Amino acid sequence: MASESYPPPFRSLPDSTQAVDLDDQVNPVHDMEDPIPVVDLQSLKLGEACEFWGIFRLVNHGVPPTLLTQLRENAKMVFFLPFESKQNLITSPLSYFWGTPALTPSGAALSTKGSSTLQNINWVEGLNVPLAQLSQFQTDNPIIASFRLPSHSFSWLEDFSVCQFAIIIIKQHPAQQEDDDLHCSEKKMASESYPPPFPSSPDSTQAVDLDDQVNPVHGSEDPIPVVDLQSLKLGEACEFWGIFRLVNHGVPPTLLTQLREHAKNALCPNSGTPALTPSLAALSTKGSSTLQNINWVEGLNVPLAQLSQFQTDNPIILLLSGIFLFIGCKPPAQQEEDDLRCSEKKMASESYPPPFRSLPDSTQAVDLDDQVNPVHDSEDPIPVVDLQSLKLGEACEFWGIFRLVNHGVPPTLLTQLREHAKMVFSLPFESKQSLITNPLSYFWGTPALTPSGAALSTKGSSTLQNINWVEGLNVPLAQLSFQIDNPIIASFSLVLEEYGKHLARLATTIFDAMVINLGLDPIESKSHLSNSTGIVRVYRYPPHCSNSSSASAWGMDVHTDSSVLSILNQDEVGGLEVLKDNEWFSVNPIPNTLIVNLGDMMQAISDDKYKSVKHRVKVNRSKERVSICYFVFPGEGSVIRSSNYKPFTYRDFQNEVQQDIKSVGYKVSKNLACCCKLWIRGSSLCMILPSVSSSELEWSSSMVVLSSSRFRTLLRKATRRCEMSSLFESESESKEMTRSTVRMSVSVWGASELNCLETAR
Ligand SMILES: O=C(O)CCC(=O)C(=O)O
Ligand SMILES: [Fe+2]
Repeated sequence: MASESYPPPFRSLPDSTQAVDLDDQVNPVHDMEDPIPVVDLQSLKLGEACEFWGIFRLVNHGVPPTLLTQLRENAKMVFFLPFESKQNLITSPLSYFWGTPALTPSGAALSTKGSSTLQNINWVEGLNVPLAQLSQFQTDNPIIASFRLPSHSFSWLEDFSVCQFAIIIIKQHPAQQEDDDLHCSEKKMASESYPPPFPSSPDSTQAVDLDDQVNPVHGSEDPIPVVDLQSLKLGEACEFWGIFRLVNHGVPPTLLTQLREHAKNALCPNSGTPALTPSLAALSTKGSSTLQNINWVEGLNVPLAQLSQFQTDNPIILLLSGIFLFIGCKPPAQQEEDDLRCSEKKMASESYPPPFRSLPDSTQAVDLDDQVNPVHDSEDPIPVVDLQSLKLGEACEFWGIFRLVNHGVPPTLLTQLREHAKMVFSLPFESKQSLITNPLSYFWGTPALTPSGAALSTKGSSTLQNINWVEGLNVPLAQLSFQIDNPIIASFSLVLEEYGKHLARLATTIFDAMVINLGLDPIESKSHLSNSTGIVRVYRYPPHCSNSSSASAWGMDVHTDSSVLSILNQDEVGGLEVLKDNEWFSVNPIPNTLIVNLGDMMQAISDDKYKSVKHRVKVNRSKERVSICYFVFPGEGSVIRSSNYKPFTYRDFQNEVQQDIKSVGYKVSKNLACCCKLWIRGSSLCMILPSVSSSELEWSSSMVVLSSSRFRTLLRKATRRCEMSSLFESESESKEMTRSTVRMSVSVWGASELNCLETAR
């Protein structure tokens, strides 16, 4: 499979055990240690390296390590495309070449000489990227597009996207060659961000650290006492040292790194140090006129308590202040608590909505549901779809869900977004309620939202009955450019905005493929998916387990999505389950894959050929789970026409769903069309549901009797697009209606619904 992406002559991979590298025997290569001279961009002593080697290893270059890795990862993704795709997709001003690295000025490979044999070709393929023309480059291919702009982690640099960043770095080459004095130009660039007295730093080779000779410093090993926050044995360290290294502190490593990286960006070359407000005033550069008596340092002062009032338009500072604000929000009271473990749990749980805070001991938990409805989770059964080939017919018809690979969303963006979400969720509950305001909204206990994004009701919030074990943010992407005051939320929304762009691209690509697959009219179908309707819901499912004394809780009850498409980015905890052929399957977390599930609108658009998959989320007993779901809908006013449904708009549908939720408490499913027999017995309507599966509700073929008003409500909901009028006509005509058959859909939403029905034999 991997080799399909190679140019044809490269595909016959010789057996490496038999390979003999003749060249190595003739010209032995030294590779024991690294002999390449090292040049520090800050001191730029490169004379020797240039004279004697012509090559050097550059350190302290200021290009963020994540950018270096990301660029290589993205490159791997591009190279992994099928050979033919690379030839077709990588077009002017970019060019794709292989077999020879020599290029004509236009970027085309000189010739792939010897491509018919393996003689004389270089074992290489490549892309030529003239940076100055990059902005003209148009591509519909998402992988190539994201390679062109692997900018997510730097999106907060806004007018300073990574592609420009890369250009700046790489463009230094011609400048260097033209410039006689390399030292000068580069040093100048690096030092422009320093306070004026710093650039004229003395040549470090001549520097003698006198102080080191007078007061030698022990540096060979680490003598600093280590204190574990869990045991807090700190007496000795405090008495004899007054300093210690804290371990097990619970501050996520990614936060520590992220903060340092953002700090570098706020202070680094090129970004400049933007003007700061008084609350973040730079320390005074005393003695700035001479080099005497100043400390060789610059810094930011951040009074955490005042940070929430801080306003800035600069995205770098915004992101940095968001992280500081997050740190400042952490309750500091741990040491006072008797039981540290308990206090940690308490601290973590203070961010949960109150009913979620009593964390039952997971060891005693028995998952009753698992015993009743076994879930297949031994291997991953979910069909896999590659965005490059998009063979999705079968997955959409039989599953209504698939795992998307080769999607082109940078893995770091997927992770970063979840990490950022965790930061937001770990704010105190009250802060989330007050800080997350229009256009964003915060909800918990129920994922059902009104059009404004507010949770419909936190039904049952006084008890643990019937609430979903979830809290979330609703993010209407089109409104994200609105001013968001709080820096934590604002910096999160910057990352979300970048993510939203990627997901809109994916949704369009997938939808277009579906339209072709279904043989639908591409022009008419265009309005059935509108990226401007995209919303993101960010969820956190606190840990929970059902035991004998508490009701079992779902992270999210069984449901279908109302969207056209939903695309899920889940963390490593897992819990999503999908129903197929009346059996539940776990959707295992597999890093860097996205889960695409089809919603009700897609089912209607496809005239029931594709499935709006039923799914639910199980909460984990000991770990909280974070997932991020992107939903996209038909455009405003777009009418969906198909033979199984009377024409309707998404707004019509949404109104009905809202009504269902208000009157029945849940969305009434429309997607199980089946034949149903019904008659009246006494004052009740009876019906036989021959084709409803046993595992869904175990009422297959059973006779369900319910009061006629209740039945009417359900039936009206279920049959609104079918033969509702004829049904009710015949009902009023004859109380003796016997075994008339109607076409209807049946709602199957789990035990809570069954409770409203009386089952009779
Ligand atoms: O969190 C998940 O895994 C699924 C969320 C979901 O089903 C939804 O938002 O509709
Ligand atoms: Fe869903």
